[in-house]
Amino acid sequence: MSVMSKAVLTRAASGLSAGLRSREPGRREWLIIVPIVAVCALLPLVIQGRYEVGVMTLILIYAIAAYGLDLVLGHLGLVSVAHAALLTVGAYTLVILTTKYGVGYWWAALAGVGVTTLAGLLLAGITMRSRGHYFSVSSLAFAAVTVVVITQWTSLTNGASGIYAIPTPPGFDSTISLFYLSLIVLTAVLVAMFLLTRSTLGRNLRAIQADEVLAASLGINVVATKLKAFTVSAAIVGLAGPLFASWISYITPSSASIMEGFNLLVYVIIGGSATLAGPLVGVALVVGVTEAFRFTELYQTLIFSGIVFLVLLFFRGGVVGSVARAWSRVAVRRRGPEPAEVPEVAVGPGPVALPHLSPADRGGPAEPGKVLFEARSLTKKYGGVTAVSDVSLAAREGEIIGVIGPNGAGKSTLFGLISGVVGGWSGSASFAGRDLRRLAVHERARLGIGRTFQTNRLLNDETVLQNLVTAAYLHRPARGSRSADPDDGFLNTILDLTGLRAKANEVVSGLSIEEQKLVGVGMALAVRPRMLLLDEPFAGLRESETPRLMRLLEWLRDQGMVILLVEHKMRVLMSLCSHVYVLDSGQLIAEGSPDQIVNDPRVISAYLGTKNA
Ligand SMILES: Nc1ncnc2c1ncn2[C@@H]1O[C@H](COP(=O)(O)OP(=O)(O)OP(=O)(O)O)[C@@H](O)[C@H]1O
Repeated sequence: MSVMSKAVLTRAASGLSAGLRSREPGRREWLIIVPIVAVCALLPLVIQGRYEVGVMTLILIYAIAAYGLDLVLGHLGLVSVAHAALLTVGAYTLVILTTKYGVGYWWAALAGVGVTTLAGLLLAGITMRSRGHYFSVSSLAFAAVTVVVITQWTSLTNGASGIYAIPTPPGFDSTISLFYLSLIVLTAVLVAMFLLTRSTLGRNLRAIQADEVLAASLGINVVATKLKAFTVSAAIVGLAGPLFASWISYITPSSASIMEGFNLLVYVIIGGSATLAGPLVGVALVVGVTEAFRFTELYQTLIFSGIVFLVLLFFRGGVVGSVARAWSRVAVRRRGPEPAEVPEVAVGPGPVALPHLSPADRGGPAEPGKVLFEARSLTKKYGGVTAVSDVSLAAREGEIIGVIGPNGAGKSTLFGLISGVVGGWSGSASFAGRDLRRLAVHERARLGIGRTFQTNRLLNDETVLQNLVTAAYLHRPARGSRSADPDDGFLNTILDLTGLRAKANEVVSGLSIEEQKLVGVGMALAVRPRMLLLDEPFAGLRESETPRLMRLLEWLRDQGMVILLVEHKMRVLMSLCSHVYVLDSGQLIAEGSPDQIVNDPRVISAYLGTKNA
């Protein structure tokens, strides 16, 4: 094979593999939509016949709903069986408005989308604070209630008898024209899904799905983002509702059943959730094959179950997800890992290229010596254990402050209280003049409190660069800008500061623990904090990496940043910190300069005596 054809092949392979993924697809990967739509558009020319075109139309309509579902399933990890009920709400709205009130079709369809969106908003409002199976059970209840309401509200819905003679969209009354109308809507949905996965909302959803605590500490409003996603998801399903009503021409409450909701879930999982082609492929596969065996109900059910078992056994990640992974492996083997997308910048030996990180960007210029953070009598109890007991501390701009103590002393809990991750405490705490008690985790991050975690909390399935882009969420360009990305200079600065440039396009889960630590520090910096809480950042770092991080922290301090540092490496901590607090069993047993601390008999007895300081 010639070099040229090899290059073309590998490029095609990588493009296809990436195009099948909707997780942070590349800029040009919308191109995958072209063959999908082209194949769909040509199908009625190959597979003719009213019944067959009807089935293909149903596949397109279900696919629209499946993409709506995938927004919450694939991008938030929420298993909803309420989406068939939402689809039915949209369908009934159209049907009732057109057949009972004589409203024009398009207005009624618009109302169908609106009512479905409102129903989704209602469901989301009730359930968004619940997770995992609690959410699933709530969605189940929503589906059940929808069936009951439609069945019992006979004056409006005709109850269990359903409604006949549903109108078709004006100008689209033939089977084939309804097919192409559905395809137009599906194309719009595909484009919207592509744009969404590349948007700030898409990145935030992935962060929330990976780790809600991490997402909040990056400044992402978790509840509001989920609410937004669920509402968009319902709106997409709402687009399918009126089409479904016109296609079926006779609608009953059973369309909203839990079983129908379960079927939608199956389509997405079989096709491959969180992939651009997955929901359509899933619907086509399951509906297409089961329709082919429509003549016998027994075999139809068996075939449906067979497809589910086969895919779950042999195609983990769904059909499209598995194909994408295989293509990816081929592409990487042929061409090696992708080069970093960010352009190189010249970073000199000093802080010449570093002003992007200056805390002066947050709340005005730093004033060294000014108290930025102050806490009094912080107390946190876990049942009978007092993790933090009556602790008071203050931090001034341009200081690195150490917090030390033996295991279980309460250091991480203290960080949790300050960053907002740990609630239910007493005492007072203020940051930049704001009372922290009233602020949620994401609000504290937005105010300028950044943090790392003792055990790495990262977006493990994403690259270093994608982690940083997500973390820089707060600093995305202003509304109206063409890009959702923070400026390259900012990301470059962080990559260079942390020494991660060469790893920029590597997936985080494949990095060493120390590299992951540095990603954590980079993400905390991407929040552009005025105060940085670092929980054992030097733990696991090689000797050669330690001076780099030390220099970085010193530079940040010189820019006026406050750094609270929990660290067991005493030499590092003592050389960096101007003031040290010592905790033991939740209590503050000493504070002072490093010299005072290393000579304090209480500290030696409680902690340093056991340390090779
Ligand atoms: N979620 C929790 N539920 C119950 N007890 C907890 C919880 N988190 C911490 N604790 C308890 O609070 C005390 C302080 O724990 P914390 O993790 O804050 O200590 P630490 O100083 O950070 O320890 P280490 O250096 O080992 O990380 C310990 O007794 C711990 O068992």
